[in-house]
Amino acid sequence: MLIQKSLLLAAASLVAADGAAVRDWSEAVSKATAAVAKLSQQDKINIVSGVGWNKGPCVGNTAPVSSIGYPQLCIQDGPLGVRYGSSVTAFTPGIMAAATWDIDLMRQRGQYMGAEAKACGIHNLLGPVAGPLGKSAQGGRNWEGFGPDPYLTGIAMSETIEGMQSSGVQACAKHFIMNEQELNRDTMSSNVDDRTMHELYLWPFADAVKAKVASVMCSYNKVNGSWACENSHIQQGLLKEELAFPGFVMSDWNAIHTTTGSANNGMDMDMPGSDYNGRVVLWGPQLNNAVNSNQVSKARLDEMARRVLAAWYLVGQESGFPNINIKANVQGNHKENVRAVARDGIVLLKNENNILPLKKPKKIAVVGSAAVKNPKGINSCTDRGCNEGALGMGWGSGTADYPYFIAPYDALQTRAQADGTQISLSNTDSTGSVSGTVSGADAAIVVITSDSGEGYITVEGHAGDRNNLDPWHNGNQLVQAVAGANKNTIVVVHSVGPVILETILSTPGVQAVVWAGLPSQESGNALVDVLYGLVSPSGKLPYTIAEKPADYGTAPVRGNDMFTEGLYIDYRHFDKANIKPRYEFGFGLSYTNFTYADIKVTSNAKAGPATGDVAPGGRADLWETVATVTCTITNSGAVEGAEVPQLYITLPASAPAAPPKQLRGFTKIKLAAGASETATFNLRRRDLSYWDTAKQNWIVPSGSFEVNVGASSRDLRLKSTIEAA
Ligand SMILES: OC[C@H]1O[C@@H](O[C@H]2[C@H](O)[C@@H](O)[C@H](O[C@H]3[C@H](O)[C@@H](O)[C@H](O)O[C@@H]3CO)O[C@@H]2CO)[C@H](O)[C@@H](O)[C@@H]1O
Repeated sequence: MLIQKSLLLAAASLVAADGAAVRDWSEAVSKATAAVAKLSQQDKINIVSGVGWNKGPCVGNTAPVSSIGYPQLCIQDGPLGVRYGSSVTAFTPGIMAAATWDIDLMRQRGQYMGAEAKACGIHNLLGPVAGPLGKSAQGGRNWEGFGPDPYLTGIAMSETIEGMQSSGVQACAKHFIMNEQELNRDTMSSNVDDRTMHELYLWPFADAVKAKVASVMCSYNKVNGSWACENSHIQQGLLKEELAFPGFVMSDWNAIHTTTGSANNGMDMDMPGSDYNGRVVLWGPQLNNAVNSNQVSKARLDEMARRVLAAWYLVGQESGFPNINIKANVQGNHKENVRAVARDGIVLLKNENNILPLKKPKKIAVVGSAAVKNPKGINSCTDRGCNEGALGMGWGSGTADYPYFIAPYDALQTRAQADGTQISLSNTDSTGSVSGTVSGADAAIVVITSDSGEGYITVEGHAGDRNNLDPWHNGNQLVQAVAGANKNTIVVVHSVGPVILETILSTPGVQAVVWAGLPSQESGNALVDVLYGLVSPSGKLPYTIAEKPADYGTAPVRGNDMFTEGLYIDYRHFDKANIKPRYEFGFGLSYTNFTYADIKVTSNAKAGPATGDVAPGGRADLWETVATVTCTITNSGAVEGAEVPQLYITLPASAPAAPPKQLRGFTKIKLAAGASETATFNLRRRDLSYWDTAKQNWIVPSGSFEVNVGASSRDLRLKSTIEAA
């Protein structure tokens, strides 16, 4: 992709509003090298070892080194804002940002998160997330990241990191790697083949490194039999050599098992560094002993300290950085980004008889426990570890406390009062009494949910991963009861990921299904914006919604995971196995229509291996544009709207077996009724390459690439080819 507009924005936002500049790695590393030369061995040990859980103001803390002005480093969750903050913005989860397919909103979200973290004195904010990627729809932490397509996740990682770091805060790409489920996450091994590793799971981390991410967090699981945080192949080989990552690798919290195994195999910082969860301290004094006994070399210790300091210099934290104050009010106007993402990520799945947008109804009814705020308090469940009231995010360490919460009913009530609409509410999931609430209403809006999170909390029997893909709280029966009494039923789904909708879709009277995802604190406002047509819905699914769970072909496993599905997850699997999805990857309706025309291709793509020098992100030529595809998008309907044309490629026959199509470009175009605009997709060398396991390189295969541009992965409107000789 790399749309021109995004390039301009990227250049502009490398310097944030407060003037913090992201340095070149070369400058940051040379400053770090000079600083390391002044340090004692104990200083270096202090820089790379956590002081312990709850032994400082943040979830991760190291000791200061005053001789070089190095502070007590504050490392804090997480991927949607400042965990444990008192007055911070609870940004939308990653999966909602992905559903917007809007790189400007993604970048702004990152920039605002970074600004809040910096204002709190946080040096390193633990996000964004590309692991889990989301190979299993039930994976508990999928919602923290950007969905199972590596290209979409890669773009989202890049935009988020550049946004965050432009605000002067170190980002941390996590969890590296193959941490695809919560079940037994800290005992299991993810056993994956080399090509799948490169083309799916490593792909978005390459984007992160290319975007100059300061740090990477290694994960709890094993990879091909060796603990991720002690795995030389993935940390030293893939990350530091192949991707030329200059920053530091920190452990997930107590993810290491031995001192020398982690120190000698690529990990650079141990977190949190105490007897957290009953573990023994493995770095700090133990690392010092290991260096003194030559089990870990002095050069390796120097390298660790240099990498940590280089990340600090990279984002200019050595001067003027605020003191730690996680209790500060740092929200500014950032709720505007939350509302925009929550609104523009809403995916309209079904809209019969133009029931939407609502047109000043005389009477509406609202149903469901999820239509109102959690009656026990919006932050009453630690780390959002319950599903009571409206759902705005999943649960676990990747959460933040809400500063306020506008539930669906709150915003609908405000709108109804303004319109003089009568509104009634049934705020339970009980089917018994709903007919009285909804009968006679012009529209009945029923809100249902599905939740998941991190495995240290179990909610309603779900130990992180979801046990199934059904709506919670008898959502199917609730919809049936509502639609049985009102033939103008609108179903709003708040969910961490795909839900099987077959029962709901086959219920007479269900006129519309609005996929409202995970909207965080601006839930109701965003929903009203779409339901009442203040904007046309413009979100597109960042994953496939199947007809039945077995159609995905993947699910969390009890023992080691052999990743036998290889490259074929989500739509890649549905396409290969010729399975009809209920709603395909990339799908989303609008209140207007778009036509596609006039596809043009220019290309200088050459078949063969990547040959460029290795730089952060991999061989430099992988990132060069080798083909450009354009087409004209026209809003042929009656109202303004935004469309997301998507570009998919099919590799030529000379390539080894590959997914039938793969996303390799998208752009979001806002158009007034009747207006047209050119969509431009710049394809980089990597976008046309496969990973050759024998040559250990990316190869552009020779022959004819099929190029399809369309409104979803199954609604392809324009076709062309790119020739590579
Ligand atoms: O927060 C830093 C990284 O931590 C990992 O998750 C940990 C989480 O932050 C922590 O709150 C949780 O603690 C619980 C503990 O595991 C459990 O035994 C105890 O009963 O309750 C504690 C909570 O009160 O542990 C999590 C690890 O197990 C994340 O994986 C990582 O993404 C975070 O950045």
